[in-house]
Amino acid sequence: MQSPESSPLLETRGITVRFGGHVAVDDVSLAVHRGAVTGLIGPNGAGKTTLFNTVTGLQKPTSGRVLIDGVDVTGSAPYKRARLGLARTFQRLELFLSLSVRDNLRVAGDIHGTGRRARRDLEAETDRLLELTGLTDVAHQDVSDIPTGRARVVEVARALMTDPRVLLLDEPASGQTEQETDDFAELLVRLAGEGLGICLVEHDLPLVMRVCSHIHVLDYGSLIASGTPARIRNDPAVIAAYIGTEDVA
Ligand SMILES: Nc1ncnc2c1ncn2[C@@H]1O[C@H](COP(=O)(O)OP(=O)(O)OP(=O)(O)O)[C@@H](O)[C@H]1O
Repeated sequence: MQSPESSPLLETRGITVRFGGHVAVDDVSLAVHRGAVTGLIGPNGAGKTTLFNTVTGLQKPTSGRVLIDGVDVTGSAPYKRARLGLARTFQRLELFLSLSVRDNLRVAGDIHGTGRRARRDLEAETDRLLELTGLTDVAHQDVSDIPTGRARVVEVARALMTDPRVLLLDEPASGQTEQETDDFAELLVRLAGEGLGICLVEHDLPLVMRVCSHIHVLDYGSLIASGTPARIRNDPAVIAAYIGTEDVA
């Protein structure tokens, strides 16, 4: 039996999602543990975003269960899952473009912390997260005026304002420069080091291989492999379905 320390922060058990006759996610069971970055990769249309939507409550599964820290949330509204410590970012940025970077974070803190967190704590937490995520220099710029790569980090920082235990990231490195991705990799490792459980959907395979301790691979809705980066990199089924001859070392 697993000790409580090793029980997953997030688990899907046999999740299937059908759209009409199309099976977008097919009997997928996976786990995200605290203090680690878990990768979820696969070709376009493999079902990654649909699975994220199911975990956050935006998409009802046809069958299967979602558990957050052992609590079955399959029928729960998204806000209840957020209260249990679940946060996410979106593939298409969902930021307030005409607000400053700082205000984007504060809005999230306001919504999440209503009645529970004193205003000065909110200000201090905003400053702490701006610093942690390397956004202090653009804190007062409107999001529409900063590069896409850094706006992706704003989404992560904003998600962190809700004080999550599990963070789902949907293609967070898309649009980032090489330097921004390097910085981002360090940030992810640091956040995991602080105890957060992170699930990373990302097409930048070198980034995934660098930061993830465990990777799940989806293809046509089904999990075709799960394991360490070394195992995934050399898995014939994964190479055939996704990696191909690409150098992902
Ligand atoms: N609302 C929907 N109605 C019908 N089909 C859908 C719907 N959402 C997704 N699909 C289909 O489900 C499959 C999985 O899509 P999904 O967006 O989850 O894949 P993905 O792995 O996130 O792809 P990408 O890497 O391109 O973001 C695709 O075939 C897609 O066309």
